[in-house]
Amino acid sequence: MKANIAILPGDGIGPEVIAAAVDVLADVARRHGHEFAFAEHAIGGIAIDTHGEPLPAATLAACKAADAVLLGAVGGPKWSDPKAPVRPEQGLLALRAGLGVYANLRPVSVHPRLAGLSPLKNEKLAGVDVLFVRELTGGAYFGAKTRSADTATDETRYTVAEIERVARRAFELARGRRRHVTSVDKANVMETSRLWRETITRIASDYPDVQLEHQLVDSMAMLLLTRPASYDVVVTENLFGDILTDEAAALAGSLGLLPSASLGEGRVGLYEPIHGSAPDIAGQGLANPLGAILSAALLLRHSLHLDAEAAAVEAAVESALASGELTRDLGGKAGTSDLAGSVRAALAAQRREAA
Ligand SMILES: NC(=O)c1ccc[n+]([C@@H]2O[C@H](COP(=O)([O-])OP(=O)(O)OC[C@H]3O[C@@H](n4cnc5c(N)ncnc54)[C@H](O)[C@@H]3O)[C@@H](O)[C@H]2O)c1
Ligand SMILES: CC(C)[C@H](C(=O)O)[C@@H](O)C(=O)O
Ligand SMILES: [Mg+2]
Repeated sequence: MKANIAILPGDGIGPEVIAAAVDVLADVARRHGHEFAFAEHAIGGIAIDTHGEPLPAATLAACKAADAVLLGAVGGPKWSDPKAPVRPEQGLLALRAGLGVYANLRPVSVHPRLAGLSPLKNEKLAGVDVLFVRELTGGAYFGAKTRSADTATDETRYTVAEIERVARRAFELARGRRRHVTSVDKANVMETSRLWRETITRIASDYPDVQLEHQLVDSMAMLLLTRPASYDVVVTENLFGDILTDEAAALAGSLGLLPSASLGEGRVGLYEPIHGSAPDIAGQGLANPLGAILSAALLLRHSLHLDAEAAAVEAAVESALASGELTRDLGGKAGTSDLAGSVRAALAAQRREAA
């Protein structure tokens, strides 16, 4: 098949991990007879420097016209002055809103070789396989903001329609898994959470084959560490989802491992690792590229509907984790290109075995 993939490397380690993921996609295209065209566009801090804004109109237009978007990370100390008139992160939020990708899928599982990296005891990690469905285009991230000399506000706003569509996504996804949804809110305090709970409960009646439970976000933060294996699909609002998924990265062993897919009703999906620009290791070739490579696998599956190719990339990552040299965050000494190289070698070996 032919596909146009918009590539948004962004800042810090973004370009390093995205280069690795593009190499993997190019390998997949070559081996499976596809034509993928990659076109790079500016976003984030680098776009502020070169275009004066974090999401240039040309970048958004190119993303809307593409078949899928692969993004690295945005932000960094250079653009983090609290008084800065414009911030890299605004570019990412505007892209998510502009593409209408309201459902952010963040799968978390634990590779046996990495279980020792987690601060949790090994026995807690057996069978961990959680799919977070984070609402991505509403809530406090997008509500009105005000600021005066001594007061600041961020409005948290949700409509029934916004909650319904992400709830349906979560229930549909649960049908392809263990048919269990945990909805996370703060309904004992927040009005938006009461609307959330009411709406999720109503939508659940259309999915009688899926079991629903509600959990308050504070206790969920604790339960994720005490019984992580008991969760299947976890659906939650934008801000809670941001926080809980970084927490969940500690189960997997490193933030650098986790991918995401952001989907809406529109044609174009956005794929990005959940980690940031990691200024502390940027430019040193030390970043773990697996979150970006696994995001490319999600792109193959959800946007290009190339299930076999997506599974091939995921299997190659498994092999690299099982037997390859690992990056520092995974307890090894390898660099970004060594680990990416092990994934590519494993992909090549699969093809030789199949032949
Ligand atoms: N999607 C995004 O673009 C995104 C996501 C999160 C944070 N950010 C931005 O990134 C900047 C830095 O934020 P932060 O330091 O809080 O979070 P971060 O995710 O960049 O880094 C947190 C820690 O995890 C490590 N880490 C992250 N990714 C890694 C990888 N692939 N390999 C190895 N180690 C990795 C970092 O070295 C750091 O110690 C901020 O400007 C923030 O806004 C962007
Ligand atoms: C950079 C930031 C805006 C972003 C978010 O909070 O959504 C990041 O933390 C993420 O998890 O993708
Ligand atoms: Mg985050």
